[in-house]
Amino acid sequence: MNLSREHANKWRNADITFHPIGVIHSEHTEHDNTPIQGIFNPSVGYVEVFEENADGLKDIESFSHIYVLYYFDRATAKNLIQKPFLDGEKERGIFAIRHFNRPNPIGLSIMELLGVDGNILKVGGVDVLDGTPVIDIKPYVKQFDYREEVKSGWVDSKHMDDIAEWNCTPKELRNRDRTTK
Ligand SMILES: C[S@@+](CC[C@H](N)C(=O)[O-])C[C@H]1O[C@@H](n2cnc3c(N)ncnc32)[C@H](O)[C@@H]1O
Repeated sequence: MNLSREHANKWRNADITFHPIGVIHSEHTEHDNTPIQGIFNPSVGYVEVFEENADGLKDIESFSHIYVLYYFDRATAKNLIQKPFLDGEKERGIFAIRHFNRPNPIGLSIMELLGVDGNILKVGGVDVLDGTPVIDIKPYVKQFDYREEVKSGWVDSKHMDDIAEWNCTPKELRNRDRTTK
């Protein structure tokens, strides 16, 4: 494929600056005790949208789920190869896993929207440390976002379909190979 170099040359090594639109309040203060994905250990928290951005929440209450994008402000490295949680000792490419130590430390969580009170969103399924800055919020739209036939790479070989029923703490779920239960 003969791709033009123009766009790549323009953006390689460029700086992109975002300003947080809000902050997440959660019960999680330590990595080890924070869910590795919100679906495994449901916990409730709050997304405080700064008042100057609150107009952007108009109509959000009619959605049951939202995407919350945030900055992993307590990431400790920018790795291209990393061991994912749930896969024991096996190293994977960072773009094939969800670990927080990534070149651009951006997190993405689907959260259940439990309520809206002015500029405060009550949310479920929080896998985020308390005080994490929020970059963006988007509605989860079944008609846009749901796919019936999917492959989930290395995750497909893990026993995770019923993981939410195992009642494991986040700590117990971390760094374990799930090839067998
Ligand atoms: C595996 S990541 C998954 C996050 C998100 N669902 C995703 O896929 O991008 C979840 C872990 O990120 C870590 N984490 C949460 N908030 C963080 C923050 N503000 N800075 C650094 N790490 C954070 C916690 O250790 C948590 O268990």
